[in-house]
Amino acid sequence: MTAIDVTGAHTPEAAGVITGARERIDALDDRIIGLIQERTAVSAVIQEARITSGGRRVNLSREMEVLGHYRDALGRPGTALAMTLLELCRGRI
Ligand SMILES: O=C(O)C(=O)C[C@]1(C(=O)O)C=C[C@@H](O)C=C1
Repeated sequence: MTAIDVTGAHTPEAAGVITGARERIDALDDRIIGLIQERTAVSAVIQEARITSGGRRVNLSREMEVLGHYRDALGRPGTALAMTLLELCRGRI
């Protein structure tokens, strides 16, 4: 397959732009995944501390704050993203 086929572009110039931008996206996605893994580890510390102290894993009022933070920054899809992040960090409830 040529670069044009792979990118869906119709000119070599556009294929070059797309290929370069896709490399940047792949690098950004690697960083995002790393940040999510870091967030999961920090969240686990909080949950452990709360459970060890006799509390519950989940704290719904804090989750509302997290959801609001993402919604304010990213709009409605931000809420869905935050819900997915919370599920990654504390499992399904
Ligand atoms: O902030 C907390 O109290 C957490 O436990 C962290 C966290 C989160 O990952 O943001 C995870 C579970 C709770 O239900 C609320 C928030």
